[in-house]
Amino acid sequence: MTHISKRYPGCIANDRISLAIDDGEIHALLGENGAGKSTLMKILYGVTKPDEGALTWNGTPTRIDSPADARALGIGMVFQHFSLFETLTVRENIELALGDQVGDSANLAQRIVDTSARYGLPLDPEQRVATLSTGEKQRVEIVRCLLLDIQLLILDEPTSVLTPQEVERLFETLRLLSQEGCSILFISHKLHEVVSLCDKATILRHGQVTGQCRPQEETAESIARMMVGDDIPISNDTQRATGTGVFLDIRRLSTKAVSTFEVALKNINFNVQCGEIVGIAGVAGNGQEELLRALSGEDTRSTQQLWIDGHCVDALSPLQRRRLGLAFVPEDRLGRGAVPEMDLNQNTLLTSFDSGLVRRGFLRPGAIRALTERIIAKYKVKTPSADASAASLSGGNLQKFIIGREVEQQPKLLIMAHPTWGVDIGAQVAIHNTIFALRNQGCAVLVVSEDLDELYKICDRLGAICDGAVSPLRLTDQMPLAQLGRAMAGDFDANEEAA
Ligand SMILES: Nc1ncnc2c1ncn2[C@@H]1O[C@H](COP(=O)(O)OP(=O)(O)OP(=O)(O)O)[C@@H](O)[C@H]1O
Repeated sequence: MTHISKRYPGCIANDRISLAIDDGEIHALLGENGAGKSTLMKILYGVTKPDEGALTWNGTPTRIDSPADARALGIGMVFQHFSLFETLTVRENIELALGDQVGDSANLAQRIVDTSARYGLPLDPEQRVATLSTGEKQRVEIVRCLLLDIQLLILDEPTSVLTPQEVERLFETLRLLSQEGCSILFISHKLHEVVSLCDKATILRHGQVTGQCRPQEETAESIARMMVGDDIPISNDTQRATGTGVFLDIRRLSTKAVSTFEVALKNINFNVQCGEIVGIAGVAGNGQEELLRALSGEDTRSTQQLWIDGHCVDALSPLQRRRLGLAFVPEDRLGRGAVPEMDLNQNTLLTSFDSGLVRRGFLRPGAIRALTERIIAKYKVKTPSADASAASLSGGNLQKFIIGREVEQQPKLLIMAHPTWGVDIGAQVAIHNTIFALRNQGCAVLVVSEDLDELYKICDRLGAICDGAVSPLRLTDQMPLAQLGRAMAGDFDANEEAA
């Protein structure tokens, strides 16, 4: 890629970027949120058209006008958010996505079995996607690329949805692919993974290339410095605290699964106290979504099981729960955390209208804008203005905006799913410090996440969710990683002894 530029209203996402990848090279693309990584990858995969610049593929000047063009050349991409139909089987999904490019469809099932076995990504072609774990869904996306005699595989933050074991398995596959001559372009915010996997790294900042390095000759810290400069602290201290009284009390919470895609919650009992951070670990799809919906008030089927500040809230709507001091950062930032086509002012209003933004039934545009601009400045959300649509923000910047909007309401109970998912290292520290500050003011914080590093760093007590049941919680410093791992697999016995 030579001198690639892409402008959006109010920003230059890619500013004369040049990037070369050799055969079989595992190349990391690094940079803070909004640096332009996804835009560059979308240009390479034919999703977005560049304003300027040239592309050379195997020595020949090339144009890529669509993902089908990219696939025909041998470029595959695994996006952060999977594009699979849950009700279809693995084979049907692959057939649908590849269209004419699928080749001989009569023996597709056998080719899926062969390819997945060869790369250590076992899959049953006739299994319905809805019954797969997140790691297995990712396998479908990768195998779909590998069926097409791929020469370059692009992965956008592939490990944020995987367990540590799945990450290791994915890396083995990627190393094997690289030995066979397939190049890999890897976007990640997890620098220790980059150090362990990648041959080369290119660092972007404000849409430009600001450096290149060989990660194996660097440390996670030195790469972080290249990304964020010297002005931002890149490590923060872990500060543990003890709660001062129960604020959220979950008593024997059980729900029935209404569809085969849901997990029933099974007799969940734990509390979150004022002035502490409780973490719930777990592999995606073990009831996290169902638990979060029951807590937020989107699902009000339970009875006499949820108590906030001494009030039974089972019958209360999300708004009524918010009025008791709840703030909520959901898992899905585009759709539930924010409305993509609304601008940031409107998205602020969605959950903050009780913060003086409405008077006698009339909106106060000046107050709404002032609060939105305060969130943008304080949480360093990179956007041209408060009038930008939520959809135009990069993933990490939208996450910062949503967290800022919720935290600025000064909640008494903050429930967050994956607080720093896709957030760059500088912003991670800022978000963690914000959570610590809220906790130190007495807020009860519940974090549901798959990121174990993060949970160990910020939580005062920890437990795990498996198949709709939550293990007894333990003080973080008394919960060895192996034990948390066992609890994530449903073995709660060791935790029980201590509880
Ligand atoms: N469709 C769009 N319309 C307007 N602006 C956009 C659009 N897509 C991206 N941008 C802007 O381009 C810049 C680069 O965004 P991009 O998504 O490439 O960043 P990124 O490095 O991938 O960030 P992250 O790590 O948060 O995913 C951001 O400022 C973003 O707001």
